[in-house]
Amino acid sequence: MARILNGRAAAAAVRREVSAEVMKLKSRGVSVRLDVILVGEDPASVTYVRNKQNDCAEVGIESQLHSFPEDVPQKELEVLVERLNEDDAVSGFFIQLPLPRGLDAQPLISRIDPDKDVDGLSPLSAGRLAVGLPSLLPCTPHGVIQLLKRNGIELEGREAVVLGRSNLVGKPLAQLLLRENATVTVCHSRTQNLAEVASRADILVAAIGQREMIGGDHVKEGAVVIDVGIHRTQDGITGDVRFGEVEPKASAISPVPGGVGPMTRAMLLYNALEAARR
Ligand SMILES: NC(=O)C1=CN([C@@H]2O[C@H](COP(=O)(O)OP(=O)(O)OC[C@H]3O[C@@H](n4cnc5c(N)ncnc54)[C@H](OP(=O)(O)O)[C@@H]3O)[C@@H](O)[C@H]2O)C=CC1
Ligand SMILES: Nc1nc(=O)c2c([nH]1)NC[C@@H]1CN(c3ccc(C(=O)N[C@@H](CCC(=O)O)C(=O)O)cc3)C=[N+]21
Ligand SMILES: [Mg+2]
Repeated sequence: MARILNGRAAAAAVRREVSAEVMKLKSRGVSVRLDVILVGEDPASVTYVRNKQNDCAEVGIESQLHSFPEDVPQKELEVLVERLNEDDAVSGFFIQLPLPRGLDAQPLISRIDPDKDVDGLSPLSAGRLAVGLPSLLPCTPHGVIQLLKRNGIELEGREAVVLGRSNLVGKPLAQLLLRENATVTVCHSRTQNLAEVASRADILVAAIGQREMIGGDHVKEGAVVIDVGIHRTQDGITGDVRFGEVEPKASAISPVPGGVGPMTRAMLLYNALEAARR
């Protein structure tokens, strides 16, 4: 029987903390504003963006949406990024991903001022993280660390195995776990004997984008299991982990939904606050 790591509760605590700090800034005449760039009408992206804007309103962060048709020229988005970089009223901003086909996210993300990069995805932000300089942290990896810490889970000296090496999740999460003094192994699609490597983990994080691929064979008795995966199915959303099979072996496990997803959203608000302080 595993303890359930409740991301909704931890996210609510983060939002309360952010809200209190936003009020303090406001009383000193500093407002916090998070702008969002949304291109096209992908239903999942539209929903995410609406949720993020509602989150902002709840904690007193202003938010402005910049939305574009899917055939917007790349150049127009480049110009907008430059304008938001320069605009002192904007604390931070992000580009909702993925962008529609024909648009290239990387050159846009690379242009974002690292002090406004609330997604923490620009090469400058990633570089700052890698060398240990202060930076805005990518929301999902930071959310994972906060979910662990707020549940009293010790990281120092423990074996952490990260499944996935994307720039959005796996790679920055490995950096954050290193910073917490965990011993970190990163696996990917070319890893041999995935189940064997994963079974060494005291802390196992699944971020592979493969629906319910991780089962009991991948998990050591007593491990802490974090499921980052999000897969939409006919009966709601599910993760990268076969919850029913893994939960009995784990000492603690994050559910999907209600685990990492709400933490990701909360850490975006935290970053907007951090950006406003910069
Ligand atoms: N809860 C949340 O807030 C968020 C959830 N997500 C979800 O997390 C998951 C991962 O997202 P993201 O990192 O963007 O995904 P990507 O598809 O960008 O990366 C997936 C990673 O997993 C590896 N991988 C894929 N298949 C296997 C396999 N069979 N065995 C081992 N490794 C494998 C890939 O390896 P290789 O590099 O070799 O291709 C890659 O490194 C998705 O389900 C996504 O929806 C994402 C962001 C936020
Ligand atoms: N620039 C950018 N930054 C991102 O951080 C980013 C992005 N683009 N594109 C998409 C992915 C995915 N992502 C999630 C955010 C919240 C939930 C979330 O709130 N999940 C809820 C359920 C939500 C639902 O039911 O749909 C949960 O897991 O409980 C999930 C996934 C952020 N991403
Ligand atoms: Mg994120």
